Amino acid sequence: MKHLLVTNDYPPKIGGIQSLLWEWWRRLPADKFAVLTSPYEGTAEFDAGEPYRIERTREPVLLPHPWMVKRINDLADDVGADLVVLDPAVPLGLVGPSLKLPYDLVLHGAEVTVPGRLPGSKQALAYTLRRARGIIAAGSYPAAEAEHAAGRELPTTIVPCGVDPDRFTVLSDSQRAEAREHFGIPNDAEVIIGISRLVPRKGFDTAIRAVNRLKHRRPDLLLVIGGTGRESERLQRLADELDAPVKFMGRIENDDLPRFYGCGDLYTMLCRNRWGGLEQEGFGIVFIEAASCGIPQVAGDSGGAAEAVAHGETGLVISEPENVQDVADAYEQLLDDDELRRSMAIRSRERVETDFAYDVLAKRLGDALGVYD
Ligand SMILES: Nc1nc2c(ncn2[C@@H]2O[C@H](COP(=O)(O)OP(=O)(O)O[C@H]3O[C@H](CO)[C@@H](O)[C@H](O)[C@@H]3O)[C@@H](O)[C@H]2O)c(=O)[nH]1
Repeated sequence: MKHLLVTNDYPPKIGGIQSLLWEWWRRLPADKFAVLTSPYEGTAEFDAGEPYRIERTREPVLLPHPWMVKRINDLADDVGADLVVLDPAVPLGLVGPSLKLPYDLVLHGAEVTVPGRLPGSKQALAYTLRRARGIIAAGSYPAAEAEHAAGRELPTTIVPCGVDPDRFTVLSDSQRAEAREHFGIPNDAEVIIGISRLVPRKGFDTAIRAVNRLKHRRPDLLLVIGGTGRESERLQRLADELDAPVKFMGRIENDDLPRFYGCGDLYTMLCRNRWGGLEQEGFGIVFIEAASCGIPQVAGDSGGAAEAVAHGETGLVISEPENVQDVADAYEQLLDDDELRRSMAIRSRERVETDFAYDVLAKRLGDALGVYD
């Protein structure tokens, strides 16, 4: 079977959903699908480097207009597709019931949680979900949210976020020392790495307050935060006001990402629910990237994060992620116990290889979309 993927979120645009879709789709046979997506800076160069067909719309965002239905129908005809795959379910996916071909929906989290809990949009989402041929859910959390919104069971395949274990590898002691030197991190520091888009949900304010609470007892402790976002300035101000042991790195180059994780003794992101649960963490690809590098993770319990981090096995999941003392205790528990960190590092890596390697996940996606039929 051949399909057309229609999405607003595709590289070279940066972000969790963009990189997830690319990591999944680039592993499928190139002659079994085409992509329709929005334009972005640098697309010509990116598209030329991909072995499958990519079409870009002229308008910056794909929305569920009648002419979008026509555009999708025409392109699906042109590529000889049997199926259309829509991402996200709302608003773009609402075109699904009007298409000529059957359609699947890709679900990540927020796009089903929010409309699924608001009257009005809930009905439109439920209708779109019920009419879909299949659902590809990036974790059990969006799968459960979708069934809640649809009011019944759905034909769902769960394909969680993953990682390339050959790219995100465990560093040797000497490689770690080199990496720390490269990023200007003292080699004898106790390092907690945090990297993500810097938005309120990711909870880096709590991480800053927690290391601040520990700084007198642990003079070598350093929280190193990578990434950018609308919280950047507020977080820097908070760290300055507290005089907390925090180093901000800004955006990390893609090629540098694995060795940035590898600088850490721990990885942390204290993701939390906002707006009464309307905003939650979809999954937390960053926890799996850290796990692949053999770095134990300290997460906040929000959305799918407890699926990404196996509590007590690969790290710790904090049930009240805004509780600074709980977070500080978790950091200390792991930093004080070399043996526990070592066993978590080994378990993290094993779990990545069996459950979260993109090659394993792409095969599951391909089976669900019938590309090998
Ligand atoms: N190179 C680079 N990559 C970065 C940087 N900051 C973040 N990233 C990368 O961006 C990706 C996702 O980052 P997050 O900030 O954690 O996630 P998100 O954009 O909110 O993604 C959403 O969708 C994901 C996929 O379904 C979910 O896993 C995630 O929970 C969330 O819902 C990860 O691969 C992370 O390494 C940076 O400075 N540099």
